[in-house]
Amino acid sequence: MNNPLLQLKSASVCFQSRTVLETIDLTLNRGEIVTLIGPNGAGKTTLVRVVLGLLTPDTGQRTLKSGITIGYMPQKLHVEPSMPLSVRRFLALAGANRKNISAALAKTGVPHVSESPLQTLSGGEMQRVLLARALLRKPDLLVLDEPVQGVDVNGQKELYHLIGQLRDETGCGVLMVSHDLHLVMASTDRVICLNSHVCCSGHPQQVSRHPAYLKLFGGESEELAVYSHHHDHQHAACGEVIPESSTDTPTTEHSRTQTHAGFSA
Ligand SMILES: Nc1ncnc2c1ncn2[C@@H]1O[C@H](COP(=O)(O)OP(=O)(O)OP(=O)(O)O)[C@@H](O)[C@H]1O
Repeated sequence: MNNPLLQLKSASVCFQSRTVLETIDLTLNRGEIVTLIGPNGAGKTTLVRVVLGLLTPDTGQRTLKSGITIGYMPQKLHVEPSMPLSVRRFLALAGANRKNISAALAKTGVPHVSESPLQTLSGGEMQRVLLARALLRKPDLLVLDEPVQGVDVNGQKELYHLIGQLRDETGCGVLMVSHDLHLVMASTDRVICLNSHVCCSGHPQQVSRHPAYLKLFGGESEELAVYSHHHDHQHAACGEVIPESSTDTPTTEHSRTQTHAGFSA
């Protein structure tokens, strides 16, 4: 795709002479969901900080398309328990007016929490409020650092679905960090597998079978990310299921020994 929203070229970051990010090339395009996965300490948050412009790489280049806005959803927000702050006031601090705040909360599915104190929100509600805050900037690029942290499995699916919907509606680009391999596989256009350097990247299905990915995530990836099943039947040309024992009826190419690899969601 031409004219990317953001590009990193050969970006490296060292902390106390330890290389945490090594010659990273990254392109983020409008309308595309890119997910960054990698083990603890792989440099995901550091890369997010470089993307956001909060950290300048020691070598390499970051190029941001001119005039674009980035919306950021942090991993989590620490709220001082004694601070009386409603969701609406919290979002107003980002400079939004009442109407836009209500619209953003409706869009992220939590209009009912607008007057609730921040401290009383559930994990899933908090994530949706943080997403609403990121959306209030009307971002061209949405950066989400572990957006489903602390959310139950059904809530995670809903949040990933919502992120996809927002991308569809606004056409923004999305970069997100996730540890949730199985859920992410079904919710992303491109996966980047990071372990200081980019181990592999591409379409989720390609990445899930890449030796570098399998080496990093091993059995977990097989259990969580990929499901495969063997068919115990054939299909007649009309689509009718034919049990394994019947062999005389003409069938489609969909053979009983075919193995399907897919992604559980
Ligand atoms: N400001 C810093 N000074 C020194 N070392 C740092 C700094 N920030 C991060 N690191 C180190 O860089 C490495 C990568 O950290 P980073 O937070 O980017 O990893 P991560 O992939 O996001 O990890 P996790 O999945 O555990 O959140 C870690 O070893 C971390 O200790």
